[in-house]
Amino acid sequence: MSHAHTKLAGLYAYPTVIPEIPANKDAKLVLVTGGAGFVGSHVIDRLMLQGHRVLTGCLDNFYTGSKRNIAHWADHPNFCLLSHDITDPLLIDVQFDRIYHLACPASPPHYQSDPIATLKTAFMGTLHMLDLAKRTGARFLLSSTSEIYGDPQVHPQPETYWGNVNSIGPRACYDEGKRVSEALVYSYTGVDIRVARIFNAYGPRLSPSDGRVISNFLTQSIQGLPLSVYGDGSTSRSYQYIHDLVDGLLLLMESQYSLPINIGNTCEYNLIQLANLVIKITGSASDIVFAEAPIDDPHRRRPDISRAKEILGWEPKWDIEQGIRETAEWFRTISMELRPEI
Ligand SMILES: O=c1ccn([C@@H]2O[C@H](COP(=O)(O)OP(=O)(O)O[C@H]3OC[C@@H](O)[C@H](O)[C@H]3O)[C@@H](O)[C@H]2O)c(=O)[nH]1
Repeated sequence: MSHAHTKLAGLYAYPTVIPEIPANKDAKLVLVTGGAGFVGSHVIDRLMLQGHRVLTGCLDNFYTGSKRNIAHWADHPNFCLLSHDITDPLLIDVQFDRIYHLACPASPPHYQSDPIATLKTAFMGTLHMLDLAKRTGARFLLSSTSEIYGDPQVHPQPETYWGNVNSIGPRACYDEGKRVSEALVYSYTGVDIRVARIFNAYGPRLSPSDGRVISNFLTQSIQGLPLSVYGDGSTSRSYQYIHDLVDGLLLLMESQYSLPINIGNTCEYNLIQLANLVIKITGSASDIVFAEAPIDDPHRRRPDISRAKEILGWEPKWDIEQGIRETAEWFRTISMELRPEI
């Protein structure tokens, strides 16, 4: 599919007005944990637009998600929102076909702000959702992460790489947490499982206070503030647009493959390149300022996606300029809406 006709069209649209949803004779009953979050809300959009029935659980306080991310579905008969903390068992008598287990804070400042809550979500949350999958016979997809590779000594990272993680560092609650989630999934018996190792993702609905680099750079450049580059600017990541990620997650769920699969973009950018790209795309007059690098910040990261290509026939379709342009449009809209009345 070309970039031109995926651009904010059809299933890739960010729905503000809900279109007529065609009847789906293969409609599934799907639970999405973390549905108000950045990734979860986009997965819900896609499933709803395909005519599936979706139940999603979110915390009462929408810890790192936002009600507005799913508000457009609130009155739809195929949609149900449940207030639930997955660190408690979910005892409901519903026969789910699929469970997308996406609940977990994912931004380093967020997941480090309450490391015990992050670890509890990774361990107890995943265990409870596996229990639910077993009770209901649902297929279960775990959203794992590229962070399980730690500060990688193998580059790019294939799924067979075991990683280089500091088990006592400030990132451990998340990277070791997700490693435990994977261990749980592969130790558990009687559930049909899928595991996606998600590399850095961005797009509309990232919160301006998310703290991850694309959110920070866009917020700063739109406000004309200097872009905060941590370290000397040589640290690299490979950034995927949210619609590519959702494509990959849905294909993986419906595949017959149970080992982990990397879902990410292979175009790698260092922080200076990324900052300059954001400045160029937003037409900003912002400069760059350098700040200390976070402890244990992985120095580079790029997925080997041979497995996703071969097994799922998946590869990213969106280039970073197009993705950042659309994300910037969304950040501009948000910043206008949040602006106090003059
Ligand atoms: O304002 C900022 C924020 C971040 N950064 C740097 O940008 C790079 C990327 O940082 P991010 O916080 O966006 O994301 P990280 O790669 O560190 O972690 C992410 O990895 C993959 C996912 O599973 C998670 O979403 C998250 O843990 C890091 O080198 C970070 O130090 C900046 O230079 N400036």
